[in-house]
Amino acid sequence: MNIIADENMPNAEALFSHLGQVTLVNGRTLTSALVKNADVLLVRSVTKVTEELLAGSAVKFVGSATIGVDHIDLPYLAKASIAFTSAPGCNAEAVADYVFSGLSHLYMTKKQSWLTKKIGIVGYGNVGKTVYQRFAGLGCDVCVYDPFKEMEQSDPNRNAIDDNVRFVGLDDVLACGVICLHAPLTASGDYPTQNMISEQALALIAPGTIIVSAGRGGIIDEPALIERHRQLNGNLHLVMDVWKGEPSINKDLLHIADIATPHIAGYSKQGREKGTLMVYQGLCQYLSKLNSGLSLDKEAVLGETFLSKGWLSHINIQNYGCFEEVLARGIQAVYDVARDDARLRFKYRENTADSTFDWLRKHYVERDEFNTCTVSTDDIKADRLFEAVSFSTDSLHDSLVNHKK
Ligand SMILES: NC(=O)C1=CN([C@@H]2O[C@H](COP(=O)(O)OP(=O)(O)OC[C@H]3O[C@@H](n4cnc5c(N)ncnc54)[C@H](O)[C@@H]3O)[C@@H](O)[C@H]2O)C=CC1
Ligand SMILES: O=C(O)C(=O)[C@H](O)COP(=O)(O)O
Repeated sequence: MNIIADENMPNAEALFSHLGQVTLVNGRTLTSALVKNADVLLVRSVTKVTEELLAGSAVKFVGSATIGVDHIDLPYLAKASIAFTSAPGCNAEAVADYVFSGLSHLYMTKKQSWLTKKIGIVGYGNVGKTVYQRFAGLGCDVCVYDPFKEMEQSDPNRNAIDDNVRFVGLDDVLACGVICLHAPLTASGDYPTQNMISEQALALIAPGTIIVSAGRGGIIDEPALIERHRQLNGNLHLVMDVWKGEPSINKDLLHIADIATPHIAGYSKQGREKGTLMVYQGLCQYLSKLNSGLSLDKEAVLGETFLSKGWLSHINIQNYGCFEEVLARGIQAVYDVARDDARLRFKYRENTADSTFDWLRKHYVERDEFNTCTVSTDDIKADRLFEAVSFSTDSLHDSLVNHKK
């Protein structure tokens, strides 16, 4: 079996090579000639998987080690009877970590307090829900705009998706002090997201608002965002991970963003590993259905061994400042988004070519998820805050041990 895999899929060779011959390629520049003789194609978000790429090839299975699938022509795959799997939720924790690192950065560098602001989330999928639960766990006032999930919730024939989540209209989210964007990029349907954060929408945003954009570039009208920033005399804080037209990025927007990163919100070490692993498990299931003699249990166990532990297993936090600062210091010890911002700005000073964006992603300095680390504080309330953003704590550990006794 010939397997073509994106070179940026961690562990691809180690996991897949017992199933066939693995060839690693640059996903951005993949051509139909390269995939012609492949049976399996494994991609990331930079490869447009279309009829043009696959027609006439031997490909029978496509796997994308990503949450988003806007780069995949799903109707074509169905029409061509090509099996498909993606990795829903693989990096939801990573994106949530990114959001809280961005907010911590704004608190520490600009004294932008967010803990007491109203929080609005667009999109209540795997990412939006994870982010929501963290804010709710911190005691924040959170609301959500997701018309599809809201419809599901009010459908009497389906189970309510969450008892406490508060769905509101987009305008209500836009009036919040912190706005987190976690919707997919869609161009059609009842609620397309392309340019959803339009000039009209941006007019509803109040001075001092923080926007975290970690869904897809293209959801925000970037020129309108720059104009709104100007109208508010710069009193609009932007944490920008995704950009319209990647790998090209809008240099004017880069200039005004508080944090600018090259689409790496999902790039925790564990999130990327889980992406490969989920695709691997999807391929094993597909092959086992074809009666290839694969034992699913054995393959699943093999896969689990590929998930890394974190580098920092334990940190002690002195309880000096206010809780927002204590939380920020713990978060920044594990992942300070400012390092990714600094790297991007430094590289763009050297070279503004589009290839810089992909270089930064390919050479990403790995980071661990908060959930790989235990925090010690001397305050039970501080412990609860760290637990809300997914750290383990000594008191959580003690209560688990006592529970088992
Ligand atoms: N920056 C990064 O590194 C990453 C970005 N992403 C992006 O984040 C998106 C969300 O991820 P998940 O939550 O895992 O996806 P998901 O598919 O689990 O959830 C997406 C949610 O968005 C909702 N939605 C769709 N159209 C909407 C609209 N017009 N307004 C409001 N909500 C709408 C859907 O109903 C769904 O609940 C992905 O599609 C992907 O594009 C995902 C992972 C990493
Ligand atoms: O999972 C998604 O969706 C993402 O946005 C990924 O983090 C994107 O990573 P690449 O596939 O572009 O490496």
